[in-house]
Amino acid sequence: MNALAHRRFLKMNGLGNQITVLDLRGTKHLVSAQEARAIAAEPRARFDQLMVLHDPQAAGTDAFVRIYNVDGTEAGACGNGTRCVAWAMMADPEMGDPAKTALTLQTKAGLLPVKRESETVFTVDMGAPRLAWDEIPLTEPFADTSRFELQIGPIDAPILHSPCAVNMGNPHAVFFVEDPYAYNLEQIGPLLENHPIFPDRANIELAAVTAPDHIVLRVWERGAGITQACGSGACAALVAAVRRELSARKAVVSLPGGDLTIEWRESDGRKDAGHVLMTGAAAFEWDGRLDPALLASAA
Ligand SMILES: N[C@H](CCC[C@H](N)C(=O)O)C(=O)O
Repeated sequence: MNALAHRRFLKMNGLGNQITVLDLRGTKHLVSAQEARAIAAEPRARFDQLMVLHDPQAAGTDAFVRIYNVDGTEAGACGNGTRCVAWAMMADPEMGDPAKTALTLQTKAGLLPVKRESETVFTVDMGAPRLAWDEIPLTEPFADTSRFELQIGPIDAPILHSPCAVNMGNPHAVFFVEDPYAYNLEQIGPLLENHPIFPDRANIELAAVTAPDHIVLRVWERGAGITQACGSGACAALVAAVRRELSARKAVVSLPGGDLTIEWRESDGRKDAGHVLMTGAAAFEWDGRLDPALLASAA
């Protein structure tokens, strides 16, 4: 019997970004890509991202979290999923500790301090963005990743070009456009996600800065496709807009599923070194237990 059989899962969302939370603390089980895809095959457990809790590794942290996209690939960051995990660890009747109003999670990309703002709203310190070409990563040593050579479409009339690259624990390419909804993202998203310039593939953002404190955003997510919201993508878009001097350091980012407030703090006067704070909601939908029959198909 698969170790995950009959385990309880929480189905949640972060602004419509479909999140499933699985608590494997106290076990040594590591979810495989096949198991992640099998869990996504359960209609009630279907997710854009699966957030799996493991026992804490670093001192002072509350849990280590592994993040899986619906295609089974792992990611180092998921902003919306992090807020959902924080809700679960504070408010879920079976796994929550209502006395907690703050906690620190860890992913393979680093530490994520989370503060509870209200019953359903959380602020995550997503850490400092990584901006060097080999931190994104890119396969070419661009000195300035705020605008690098990448275009799609006819050479003399590209559909999109000159994005800004940002790593928020995961790779992002942000294209600034007039209207993010004027593009066939289903068609161009996968071409850009899998472009050879991105050795680890990339999340693709279409961003319009409509005011110094307002960005409209659509995202094609690496390993998940178009989602209703992308927290790390919203952080990447704000960082990119500041680097391009298009926005203030704090703005509302409006995604199809709702708004996030993103702030890129300065640090000791060094503009690029500060952490990025993301504030937004997390919503519980239902819980369930994993079906052994579906898991039996996974390795
Ligand atoms: N697809 C992303 C992970 C999830 C990001 C997004 N759902 C978020 O809220 O940050 C990646 O492979 O890097």
